[in-house]
Amino acid sequence: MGHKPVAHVLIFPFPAQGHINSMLKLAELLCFSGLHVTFLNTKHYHQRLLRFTNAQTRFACFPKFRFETIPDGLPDDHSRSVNYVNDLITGLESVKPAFRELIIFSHLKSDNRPPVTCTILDGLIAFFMDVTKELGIPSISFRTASGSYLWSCFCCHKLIEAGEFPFADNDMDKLITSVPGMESFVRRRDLPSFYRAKDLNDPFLQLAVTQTLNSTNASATILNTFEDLEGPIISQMTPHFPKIYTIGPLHAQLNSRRPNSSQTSDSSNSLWEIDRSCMTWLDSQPLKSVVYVSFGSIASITRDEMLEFWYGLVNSRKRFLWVIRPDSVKDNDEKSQIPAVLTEGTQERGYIVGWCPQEEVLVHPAVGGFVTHSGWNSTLESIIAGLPMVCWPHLADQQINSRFVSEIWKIGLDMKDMCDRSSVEKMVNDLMENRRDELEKSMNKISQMAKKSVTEGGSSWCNMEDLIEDIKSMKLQV
Ligand SMILES: O=c1ccn([C@@H]2O[C@H](COP(=O)(O)OP(=O)(O)O[C@H]3O[C@H](CO)[C@@H](O)[C@H](O)[C@H]3O)[C@@H](O)[C@H]2O)c(=O)[nH]1
Ligand SMILES: C[C@H]1CC[C@@H]2C(C(=O)O)=CO[C@@H](O)[C@@H]21
Repeated sequence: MGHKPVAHVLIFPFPAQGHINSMLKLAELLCFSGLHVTFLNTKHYHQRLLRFTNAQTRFACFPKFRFETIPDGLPDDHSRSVNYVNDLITGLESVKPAFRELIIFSHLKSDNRPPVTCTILDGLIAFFMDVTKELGIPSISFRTASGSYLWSCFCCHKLIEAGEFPFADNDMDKLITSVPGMESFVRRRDLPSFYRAKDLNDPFLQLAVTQTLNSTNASATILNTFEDLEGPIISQMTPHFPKIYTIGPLHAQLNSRRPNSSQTSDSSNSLWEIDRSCMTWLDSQPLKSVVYVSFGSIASITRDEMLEFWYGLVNSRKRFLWVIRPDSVKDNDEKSQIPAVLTEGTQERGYIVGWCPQEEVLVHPAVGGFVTHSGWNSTLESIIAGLPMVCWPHLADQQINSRFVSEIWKIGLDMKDMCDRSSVEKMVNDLMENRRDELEKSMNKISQMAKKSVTEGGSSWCNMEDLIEDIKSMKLQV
């Protein structure tokens, strides 16, 4: 009888905030169970993580944890914006040899780490499985977006066969019938954004669909979701995917398992400098009076869209906290004047920051609603905070997430494909006043289920235990 190898997991996210965030939370959860964990970040994003967070000191208490870095194959002056997704992927593909070396030699470094026995790869870069397969190391795929998104990517060939994609005309309200489980409520406009492409070679479509199919060859799939939320869709996926572990919401599972759960305020994985002054501003606002507005880390808006949102917020006469990332406004000419009515309205009732401690903001008693781009982390954070949403989706999974939020879970309103000041004003007023009670009622139910899933005995809690046991028993396939 041979010795069981000591389990050592290497985790590798796609280099972007929404991905690094949830995968680093998973890393911390695995550290609690005593596994050896290596977290691999691209150099560019690792520098930003170290610059803007306390991640290094936070993980220092886990002697079996290591950060490692790898180049991203891009020149230093590249913007690394996902608008250049082909560059990002070509760059990453070019570092496969470095990835291979890192895995082979990780245990030969001076710190006596055991060899890597399992990798958890972001499902969007499942192509790194060429390397892990060659080395006989089992790979688990972790797609950081919603299950519904993953399923709608998987069904791309069904849509093509049924003649539903590419869209034959401009009727964006036509129902889509070839994604099982979504027949009665998903319209063309609710499919992931790249289904709007006229060309099957669209780079986003190619990447999302190819990597989804590719990731079904992994040993298992991890999803940051929970059974009570996406159970019906996960059941559709089960026959086509390897074992699926639903272990989310990860940020809540982490808080629930942290030995000292009061120390949550210092656990950001932000890649921008956090402006905490907004917390002081929130402290002086009345209960549930503030609408929090943020479009995540990738979305960029035009100056016109920004102005329409701004007018809508000011005209709603609600208080607002708005995150405008420094790099998020396209064609912004600093010299052009902002109308006085907006600056005055903001001075009176609003506060604008470049980046905030979102998890803390969402649970602040002064916050009563969230205007969001429907990124998956934001959606889950809003659910845990029990905050109804207005969804203004931008790209990828956000279009389908917002449909589930509004039509299935009924915890928010969907304003996709609209961006005029009167719609913003109406949506904000519906969120904060007119439809508040009905939205809060369904949100409270889902929020309770989410919290239950990550407490001892809950579905995501138990799936996490399963995942850890399965990782411990994984064998190298050599
Ligand atoms: O001022 C801010 C704004 C955001 N956040 C955090 O940043 C994360 C944002 O993640 P998410 O809501 O998922 O949005 P993106 O950053 O846009 O995430 C990308 O990755 C997600 C996971 O794959 C996808 O669901 C999104 O569509 C995709 O855009 C969240 O944890 C927020 O708490 C902050 O800490 N401060
Ligand atoms: C680069 C963006 C396009 C799709 C990606 C994604 C995915 O998992 O497919 C999720 O959100 C975005 O960060 C990615």
